[in-house]
Amino acid sequence: MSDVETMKRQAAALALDSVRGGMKLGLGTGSTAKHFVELLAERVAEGLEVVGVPTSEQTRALAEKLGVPLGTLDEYPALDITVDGADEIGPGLALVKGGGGALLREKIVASASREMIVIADASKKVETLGAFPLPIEVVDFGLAAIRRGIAAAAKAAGCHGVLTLRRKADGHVFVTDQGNLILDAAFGAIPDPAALAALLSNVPGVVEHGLFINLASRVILAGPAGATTISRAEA
Ligand SMILES: O=C(CO)[C@H](O)[C@H](O)COP(=O)(O)O
Repeated sequence: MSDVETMKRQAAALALDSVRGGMKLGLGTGSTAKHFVELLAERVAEGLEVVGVPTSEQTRALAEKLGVPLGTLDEYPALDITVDGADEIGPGLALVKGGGGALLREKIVASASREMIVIADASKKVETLGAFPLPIEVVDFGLAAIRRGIAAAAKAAGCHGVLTLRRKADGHVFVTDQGNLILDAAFGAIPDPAALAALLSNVPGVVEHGLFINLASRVILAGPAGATTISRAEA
């Protein structure tokens, strides 16, 4: 395993320490969340009783394969903990998420959870959000008008940048688990993430965006010297 994968697994292992029998867990998406699902599955095999609610079809398939009992948010609308990765972690534990295209379900599941624990390698911690292009999930109608709406909202929040329609490696347009499209917004820097989040949410055609404000309660960051936990109160 590479150094960075070892760090991600270490963060995932620490998050597992917060899991207790009987909990209902949101299961995140991405390479770091995958480590958590794998470690959780080991504990389930040893007798830990939990129910997981996956944030993507990809995570559902992994958890099913590994024998983690699954449920839906309709069955369990109030979850104990969601454990998920992030693309960037900024001041106040504001996040950019959606690099894996699962931001909509990830935000719904995190919002339904008493606690969201973010697990990441230390490279994800930044002073200012925005170097990672912000994923914005949009409907498949009126894309040119939606782009204009996003650009106007971004400008009002002091952000400028190219919006790129996400495509898969084979060139086909990327379609989310909810059947929507993703525009990746290369803003470079987001001076006021909360303001941008509010403005983007008001653009007709925007289903969701990857700014997670006041959702993460703790971040477990693993670096070469070990892992540290940062709570929102101290971030
Ligand atoms: O938001 C996400 C998926 O939509 C992921 O959590 C994010 O992209 C981080 O992924 P990784 O752990 O592979 O770096």
